[in-house]
Amino acid sequence: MITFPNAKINLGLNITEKRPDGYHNLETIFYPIPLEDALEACPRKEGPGSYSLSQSGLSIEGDAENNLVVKAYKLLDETYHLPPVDIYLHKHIPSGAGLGGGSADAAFMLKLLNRMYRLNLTDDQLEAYAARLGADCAFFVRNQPTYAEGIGNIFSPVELSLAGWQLLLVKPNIFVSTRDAFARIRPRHPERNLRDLINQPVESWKDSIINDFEESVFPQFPAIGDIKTELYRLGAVYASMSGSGSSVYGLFAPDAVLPDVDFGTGSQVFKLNLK
Ligand SMILES: C[C@](O)(CO)[C@H](O)COP(=O)(O)OP(=O)(O)OC[C@H]1O[C@@H](n2ccc(N)nc2=O)[C@H](O)[C@@H]1O
Ligand SMILES: Nc1ncnc2c1ncn2[C@@H]1O[C@H](COP(=O)(O)OP(=O)(O)OP(=O)(O)O)[C@@H](O)[C@H]1O
Repeated sequence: MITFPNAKINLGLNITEKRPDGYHNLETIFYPIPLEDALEACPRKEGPGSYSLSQSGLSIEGDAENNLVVKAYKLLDETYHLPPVDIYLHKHIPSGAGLGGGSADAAFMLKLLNRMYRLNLTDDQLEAYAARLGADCAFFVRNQPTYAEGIGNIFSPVELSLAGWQLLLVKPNIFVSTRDAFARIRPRHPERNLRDLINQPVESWKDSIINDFEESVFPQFPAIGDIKTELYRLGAVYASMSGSGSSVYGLFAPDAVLPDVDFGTGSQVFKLNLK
């Protein structure tokens, strides 16, 4: 069985407080984007162990047992004693980009195993499993535009469609550690709620919706801030870093002609049509 885990962007991100457990409460809107990995699981034919993982495409740091798709398999295997599987992961979503690629793989693996072995888990149950694998994994279970609070795991749906809008997404050759990015933030509550701001026209977002990580990440990596400036110069209606970086996106109007751009060696540029 094959599935195509997609990335997300954050539309606005307010880090509101540090919690006693070291994590941070935040407010953000997750929006799914059509940038995808490919993930396949097949009944295991031969060989030792209960799983194998074959990877292609972009390389991922760490051993197979630390891959989130394997962690997802092991998590369900604890309760459901699943048959052995061969897993194939083709990585296309850049890591360390704030695009949630690892989280998407984890959630899609749970959904795939649920279908493949007819576990009959509900979306609520899948979300509870996903939340154990990473702060924003659970979003990818329903994979709909979502307002998230808590550590990024308490959800309410938002009435928001960017269908037809175009996304120019840039991943510079810079790795931002999510943990370090959080450690550099001074949390604060925003004056206006993101849920209200997002209902205003996209044209107003430039002056009202911010990603708090930009304040700490741009001074550390000025090249990331320069990309945002350039996207506005090229005509983006709204531009922002996604998550804790390092990717930056520009939203362009449906009728805009996206320019061909190059942000230097090792950087990647994606042109996507939002749904
Ligand atoms: C910044 C976002 O991309 C926004 O969408 C996400 O909140 C990050 O989620 P994620 O990559 O799934 O994060 P995790 O892998 O669970 O956590 C990485 C590290 O970030 C810090 N962390 C993460 C989420 C959170 N709400 N508060 C935190 O302080 C913790 O130090 C944690 O050890
Ligand atoms: N299947 C996977 N795909 C990508 N990374 C994985 C995977 N499994 C484990 N990881 C580990 O997770 C780390 C973060 O990967 P991810 O793709 O979620 O990036 P991110 O940009 O930090 O996303 P986020 O928006 O959640 O901050 C990687 O550096 C890698 O070591």
